[in-house]
Amino acid sequence: MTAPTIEVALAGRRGGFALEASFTAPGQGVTAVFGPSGCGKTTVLRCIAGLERLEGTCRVTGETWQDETTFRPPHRRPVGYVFQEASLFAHLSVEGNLLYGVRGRVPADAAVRFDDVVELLGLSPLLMRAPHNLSGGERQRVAIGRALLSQPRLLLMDEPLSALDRATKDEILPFLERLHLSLSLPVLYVTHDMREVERLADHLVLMRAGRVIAAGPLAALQSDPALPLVTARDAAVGLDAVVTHLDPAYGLATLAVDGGVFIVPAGAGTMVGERRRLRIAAGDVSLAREPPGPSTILNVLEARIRAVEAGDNEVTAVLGLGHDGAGARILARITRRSFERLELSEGMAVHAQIKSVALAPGVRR
Ligand SMILES: Nc1ncnc2c1ncn2[C@@H]1O[C@H](COP(=O)(O)OP(=O)(O)OP(=O)(O)O)[C@@H](O)[C@H]1O
Repeated sequence: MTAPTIEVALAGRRGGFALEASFTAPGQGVTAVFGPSGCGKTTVLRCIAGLERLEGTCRVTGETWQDETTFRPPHRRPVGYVFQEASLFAHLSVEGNLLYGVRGRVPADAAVRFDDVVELLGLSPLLMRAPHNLSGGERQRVAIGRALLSQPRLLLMDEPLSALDRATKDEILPFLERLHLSLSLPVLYVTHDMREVERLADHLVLMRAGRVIAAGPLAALQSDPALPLVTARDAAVGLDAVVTHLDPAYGLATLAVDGGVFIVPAGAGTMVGERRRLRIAAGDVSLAREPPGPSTILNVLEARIRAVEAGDNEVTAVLGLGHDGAGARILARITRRSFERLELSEGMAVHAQIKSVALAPGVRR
């Protein structure tokens, strides 16, 4: 049996705007729909929810919601929808809002249980409060809880953090990470903030001007030289890694990825065997042709240059880790002057020196 997936293929016009969006996403985990303002992300989500209609197909984990002969109305599509701004019912308490979608009572055999949602989103101190007594972040947590308790097969989140300030975003991100770990529910998460993508998503749908230009695992798209992410100013790759060793005397952890190991500051509570995400920014990676001598840089990995994207004064090299370059891909952003002076070229074996590797806070499945 093939794994359940989300299959979307939509085409049509909205005024002067032409949309042609086709992609497949896994039937579990978080898939980010990422692209600049106005590229059609919200329209895609609204079509999946049945709130708008364009020609095409929409299949969600084995159910056909739309094809040539079918168009399920919105109330027959089991989606939870979280918008930019939480619109809670002012006359209901937080508890009343949470239970609104299930008419006051979660069925006993429901997949998503009330107590679990309250625990997951830290809502128990808020249950009796009225919405006007909540902060923006708390309101959004209630909106997410309400969407989950409607027992959806798919959670649609349309820029759920974009109306919040930076500190509130940082307060909510850990809840979203936990949600991802605790529930097997697939999530389509619209954002134009790459930081959120890197924290939350496993899979990416990349949109530009009404079209899906790529869809696939996050790290693969971040390191694909044919895509604009590679040359973006804040280009980075998120690698899923396993903690293999801890050195409490120095507060360091060793993490293995395909083709290499990284040593990073461990942070409290890190455990051997955990899966964690590493973020490696292109600007933090420099290249040497010979093994460098003693240095304060902890991470020097063997790699091969797999592709080169040259800008005016900078070059971004896509590296494959390992002596043969067959391992995980990372990016190195170096000056064109250094690139030419070192006579670097595609296929060449190099030593990648990584000045800083960030360990993302959440444990991954
Ligand atoms: N009903 C409509 N009539 C005309 N144009 C529309 C209609 N709905 C959407 N559009 C246009 O379609 C384009 C895509 O809009 P959409 O809201 O899907 O983009 P988005 O990627 O979600 O943008 P943002 O990140 O700013 O929310 C925009 O140019 C918008 O103006």
